[in-house]
Amino acid sequence: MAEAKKLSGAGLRGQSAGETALCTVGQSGAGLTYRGYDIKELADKAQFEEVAYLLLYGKLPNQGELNAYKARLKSMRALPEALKTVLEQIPADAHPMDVMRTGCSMLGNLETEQDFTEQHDHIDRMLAVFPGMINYWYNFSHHGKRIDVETDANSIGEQFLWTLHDKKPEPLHVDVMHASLILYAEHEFNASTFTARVCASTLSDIHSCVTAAIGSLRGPLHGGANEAAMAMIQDWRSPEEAEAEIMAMLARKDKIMGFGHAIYRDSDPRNAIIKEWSKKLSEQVGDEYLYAVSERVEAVMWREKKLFCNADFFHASAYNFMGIPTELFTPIFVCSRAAGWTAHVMEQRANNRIIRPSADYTGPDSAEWIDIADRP
Ligand SMILES: CCC(=O)SCCNC(=O)CCNC(=O)[C@H](O)C(C)(C)COP(=O)(O)OP(=O)(O)OC[C@H]1O[C@@H](n2cnc3c(N)ncnc32)[C@H](O)[C@@H]1OP(=O)(O)O
Ligand SMILES: O=C([O-])CC(=O)C(=O)O
Repeated sequence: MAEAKKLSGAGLRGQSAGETALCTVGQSGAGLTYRGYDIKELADKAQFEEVAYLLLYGKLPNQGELNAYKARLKSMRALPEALKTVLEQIPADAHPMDVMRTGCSMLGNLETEQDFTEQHDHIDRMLAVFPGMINYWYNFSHHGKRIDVETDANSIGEQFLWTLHDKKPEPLHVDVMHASLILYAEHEFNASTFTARVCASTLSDIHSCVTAAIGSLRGPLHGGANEAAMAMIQDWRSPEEAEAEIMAMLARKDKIMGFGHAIYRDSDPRNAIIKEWSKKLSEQVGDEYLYAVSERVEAVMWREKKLFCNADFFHASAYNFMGIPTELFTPIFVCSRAAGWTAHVMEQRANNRIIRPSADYTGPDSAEWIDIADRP
């Protein structure tokens, strides 16, 4: 029989690995704050660009600063020709997160950060470019179409939908994107952010930090869970079918994607917000089962396991209702979390010591050398 998995202390759980002024997770019960502002208020009242500015520049912008910031981001959307050439080489069956990783890395080859004084310019450029970059590849590889990424979209959320569908999106969908991008923007020392900080701590460049973070976010235990949740629920046509399937998965001890959290114990404060948007979209599209299926999965998981939906679960149905292909869900997370990652990189750089923990050695005490000819 396999040895029981050692959980205590594993995964650095519960250990502080540094300081941050950017975010608190689960500190006041189930709460989440960005620089002291409650996530509920931010998701209700802010635009994503206001939140990005808050994270990256340290304060909420006034109207003039927000207008200028949005105009600056809008002016930075063009894709370099060499980046388009690379994107056009990537096959249609590539995973879009791999495209994000390659695209970010290629941008770093073309527009290399020479000095940390340039960090804000490179960060703004990545935020401006990422939505058009992934959708340029998607439209080229799937529809043979070279889209114009320099759209009239007034925000990063609108730019994502506009470049995906190659047309101006409807206002409700833009509102959902604002809320979604705000919910995903920052989350303290999660795996991908910690990856970015480890990379930054070696004094590496900003594109390397973000490329590394994209690789870390891709996994289904982290950002990839929104796609995995959609893949799980997409074929279930009624709450009853969903309940039977989930019960069978639990009996097999399968992991249920979009549930549980490393820090929150009873709920993820982002869930109620995206769930509300998912409900609105469900009504708008006349959905007959996906929202009901999602709600039943939520109820069964709580009843059976006291496991709650994390931010990813209702993102699956919300994005689906907006006609976003499942494999593009996690790249949207990148378009948002790039703000949090890079704010952490700047914070790390401002007070840096190389991150290098120790390990508890579990190997043999000493091993005797055997010449290669004598080895069994
Ligand atoms: C929004 C962005 C995010 O990254 S949120 C996380 C997205 N990931 C997922 O939704 C993947 C599914 N969830 C999980 O794998 C875990 O809950 C994650 C999020 C990785 C947290 O892991 P960890 O800190 O080890 O969880 P834990 O100590 O609370 O749980 C330990 C044991 O509880 C159970 N458990 C937990 N989650 C689930 C689940 N979703 N489905 C089924 N069982 C679950 C497991 O028994 C787990 O033990 P083990 O993982 O089998 O060793
Ligand atoms: O904090 C975590 O471990 C994962 C998470 O919810 C996030 O990165 O948004």
